[in-house]
Amino acid sequence: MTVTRGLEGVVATTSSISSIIDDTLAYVGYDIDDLAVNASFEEVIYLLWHRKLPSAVQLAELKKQLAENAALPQEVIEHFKLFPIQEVHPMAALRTAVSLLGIYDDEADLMDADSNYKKAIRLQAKMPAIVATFARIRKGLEPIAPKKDLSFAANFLYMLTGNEPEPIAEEAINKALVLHADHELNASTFTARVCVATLSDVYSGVTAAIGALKGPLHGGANEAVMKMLKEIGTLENVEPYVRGKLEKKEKIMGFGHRVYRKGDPRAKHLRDMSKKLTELTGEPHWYDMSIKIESIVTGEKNLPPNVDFYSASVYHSLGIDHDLMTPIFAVSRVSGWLAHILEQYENNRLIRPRADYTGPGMQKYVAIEQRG
Ligand SMILES: CC(=O)SCCNC(=O)CCNC(=O)[C@H](O)C(C)(C)COP(=O)(O)OP(=O)(O)OC[C@H]1O[C@@H](n2cnc3c(N)ncnc32)[C@H](O)[C@@H]1OP(=O)(O)O
Ligand SMILES: O=C([O-])CC(=O)C(=O)O
Repeated sequence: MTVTRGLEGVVATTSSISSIIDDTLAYVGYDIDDLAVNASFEEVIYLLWHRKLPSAVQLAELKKQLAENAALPQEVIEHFKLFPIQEVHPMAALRTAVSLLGIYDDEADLMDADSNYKKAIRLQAKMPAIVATFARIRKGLEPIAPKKDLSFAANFLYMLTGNEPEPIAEEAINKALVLHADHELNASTFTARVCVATLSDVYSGVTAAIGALKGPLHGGANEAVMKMLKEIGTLENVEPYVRGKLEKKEKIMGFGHRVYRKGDPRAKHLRDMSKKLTELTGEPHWYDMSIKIESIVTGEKNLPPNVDFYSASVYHSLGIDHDLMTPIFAVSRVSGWLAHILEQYENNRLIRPRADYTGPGMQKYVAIEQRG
């Protein structure tokens, strides 16, 4: 048996959702650079789920369905009040809340395509409310119901803060959601597909995916980047901090990627946004420090920044709590998870690879009183 550690380079499925070819990312053939500048997140959801951009009527219908399904069931809100809310990480709360939504959805186990699509709408629609409601309850604030006339991005910020966002904040969140929506067979998407390939339900697939995204080698890296920026503290500290870490062979969060070699095409959009927003908030040092970190890590290790690196200073500049950064990633990536889950159901086969056994050879059972 040949083992490929971490399944690097292994092609495990066909998919018509997103592609990474020669360091170019495309959703259904649309270059991410094009979508980042022009598309709304709602259009991207439609694109990933239907493999085509929506007409005006189709987009209006999707927005209506998302708006109608955006509020959380009261039962889920009540559960938040039972959590040890000051200690729990929002990713753990999100994972649990999605699982709870499955419990309160009496169609959770219906497996026909129409029911699964409707569940995808319900789940996508509710993700911002989960994150915002959790964030408010832990601050002792009342949850805010979504508004039907706001965009997906604006509604999220509205439910989080209680204020309709400035256009620049809405634009930044929309762009971040577009950039994070899908990424071929990344770890969390693969997890979702493995889960539902047993013909388990949509909620189980997304719950499993959230668990995979939470780790710092994957979606958890954006929060870890902000922690590092705070630890470094000043521009002068960047050089000794980063070189010290590299000498000790420690990883610099937000750098490197399993697939991209020359660079992550999403990073430049987030870099530009970071520059703009940190200047606006009067905290340009976060951007300046990030640029300096990038120049050292790229120079020393030839490792370019990934999507998580500049998203940290972008979200910080929008006043978002640092531990909500990975949940925002999930609010976006759930669109990709759901697209892959629906695609998996369409042409399903159980995903079950093999392991090359490295333990002891065959042994005889020894009664407990005779064991050394
Ligand atoms: C949305 C996303 O999931 S994007 C990724 C987010 N994760 C991070 O930013 C965490 C930091 N980055 C990493 O840990 C890695 O680059 C990963 C997990 C993203 C990709 O990992 P892999 O393809 O498995 O590469 P692997 O971890 O084996 O690293 C290969 C080599 O590059 C080095 N390397 C990789 N990433 C980094 C990094 N961020 N900082 C320093 N060195 C690094 C490793 O130490 C290793 O060096 P070695 O060959 O001398 O031992
Ligand atoms: O694809 C990966 O390995 C990680 C990921 O999700 C991304 O970069 O968006």
